[in-house]
Amino acid sequence: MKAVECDNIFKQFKYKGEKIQALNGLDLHIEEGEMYGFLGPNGAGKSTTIKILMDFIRADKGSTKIFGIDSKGVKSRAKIGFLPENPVFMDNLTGREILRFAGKSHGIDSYEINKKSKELLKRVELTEASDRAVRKYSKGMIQRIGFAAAIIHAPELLILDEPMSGLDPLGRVLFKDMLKELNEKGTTIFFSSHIIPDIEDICTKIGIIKNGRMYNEIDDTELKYYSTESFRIIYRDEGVLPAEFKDDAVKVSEELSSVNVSKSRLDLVLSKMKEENFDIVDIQPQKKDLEDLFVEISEK
Ligand SMILES: Nc1ncnc2c1ncn2[C@@H]1O[C@H](COP(=O)(O)OP(=O)(O)OP(=O)(O)O)[C@@H](O)[C@H]1O
Repeated sequence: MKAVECDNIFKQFKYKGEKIQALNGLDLHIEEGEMYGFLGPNGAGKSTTIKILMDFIRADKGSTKIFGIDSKGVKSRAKIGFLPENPVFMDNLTGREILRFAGKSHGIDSYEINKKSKELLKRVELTEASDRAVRKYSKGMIQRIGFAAAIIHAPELLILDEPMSGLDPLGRVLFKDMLKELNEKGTTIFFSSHIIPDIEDICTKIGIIKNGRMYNEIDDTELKYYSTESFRIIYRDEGVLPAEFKDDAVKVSEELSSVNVSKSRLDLVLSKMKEENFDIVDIQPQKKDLEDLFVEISEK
């Protein structure tokens, strides 16, 4: 089943008499169990898409479904956990009270809330600050308590808008680990981010949005290939390489050597090496940074 389906979404805003086409026929499909990263330049339409899925705003045209249910209906949100880009809480509440409130609003009983809160506060490293009013929390601490509140009811789909933007490097590692754990237990995760290494590290699929349309979708195997400029062929060094690439060979160990070849020459080089009975030990993609790919896409 699809966890998220957006078909041909259009959304226009009007601002000071000007029309802004935020979404322009967006299609987005996320399979159950996926960890989907939503990547796009500033103003591409990521937050608008998320707001439509959460029914904070309505699309002008198109259909949006969550687990097959129209996202305009309240029922569609029963299985969702949501963390907005800038979570806002009543600032006199403590971290623990925020979790209690979130748990109650999902119909969890007090015993379970207490148990879950204790676990989550520990996990997001807020145990010591749990009885402090959140107005005294830093941006990263707000993000952490917001994250805990978003998952207290064990949602089947977790939607996060720029979840790691206010976090320090250790906080990002913690979030990524928690996202991975949740995903391994079956939670579908959909998050937007600007931080490319974070997306690259953990996502099973990446959707790149530009000018309100899906520009490209890359799954993890494609991602490897798509961003690969060259390959490193490692072979047992027993013969003499064909003349055209023998100068590029580098000794790796006593027995092994390697040669780097561009993507376009890979097939040719491999067939020549096979012809000459080379023992090929490994072929490693030499990845081009996703950052470069993103810049390339943004500039097109
Ligand atoms: N309430 C609004 N009124 C007017 N224009 C808006 C409104 N919300 C969004 N927009 C415009 O719609 C476009 C898409 O905005 P959106 O916030 O969805 O982009 P984004 O991809 O989330 O960007 P960022 O990465 O910078 O957060 C932008 O041009 C933005 O200025």
